[in-house]
Amino acid sequence: MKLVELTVSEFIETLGSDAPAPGGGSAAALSATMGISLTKMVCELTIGKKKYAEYEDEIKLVFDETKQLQKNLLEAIDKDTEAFNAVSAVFSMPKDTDDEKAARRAAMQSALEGAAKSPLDMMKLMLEALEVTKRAIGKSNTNAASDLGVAALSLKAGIQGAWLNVLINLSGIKNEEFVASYRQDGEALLAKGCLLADEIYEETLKVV
Ligand SMILES: Nc1nc(=O)c2c([nH]1)NC[C@@H]1CN(c3ccc(C(=O)N[C@@H](CCC(=O)O)C(=O)O)cc3)C=[N+]21
Repeated sequence: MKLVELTVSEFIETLGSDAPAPGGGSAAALSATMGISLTKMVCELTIGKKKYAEYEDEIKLVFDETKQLQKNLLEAIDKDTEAFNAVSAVFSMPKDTDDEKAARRAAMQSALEGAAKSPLDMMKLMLEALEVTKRAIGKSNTNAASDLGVAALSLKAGIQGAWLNVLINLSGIKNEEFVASYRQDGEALLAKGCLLADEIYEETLKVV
């Protein structure tokens, strides 16, 4: 059963249980999915309204992007649990002989790389989602201005949370080039994302 098919109560129950997954990576993706959904909602509440006719074209473009990002971020919830499950699975591999130890080490490196890729991929989507959310500011239904602020905060929690998951996996990866490249990409995504989220939050405070 996919995580995204659970009811909210069931998901929360599983998340809070001692089951190894879902973990923080899936929770970060869920937070971001809520964020982009709020941006999409604000677009829905704007399109077709006379008061915002001058922004209609731009908000329709933003709306189309929120639809795709919502889909991709929703998928990231299950993808991350699959990526982390692959790491957990390596723990049960045998380690009695030298061959077994070598196979286990190689499998662990490959699983950790997958578990680092999942949250880095999410961060790219989260930054796009923040960029898209920013475009809706000042051009969308003012009754829902606070929702764009909540969108930014949920996306910020997502991008910061995803980064922590990249980092914890990088700490076990021996391929130095892989680690350096992920660190560089992740730090850039994080810096841009946090700046945008803070700007959106500050803009929101001025209009609520
Ligand atoms: N892409 C990604 N997504 C994550 O969600 C993610 C991640 N990477 N990297 C690491 C962190 C940490 N995290 C844990 C979840 C459960 C246990 C857990 O249940 N541990 C049990 C034993 C688990 C076992 O033996 O299989 C224990 O410590 O007793 C541990 C760690 C998820 N994370």
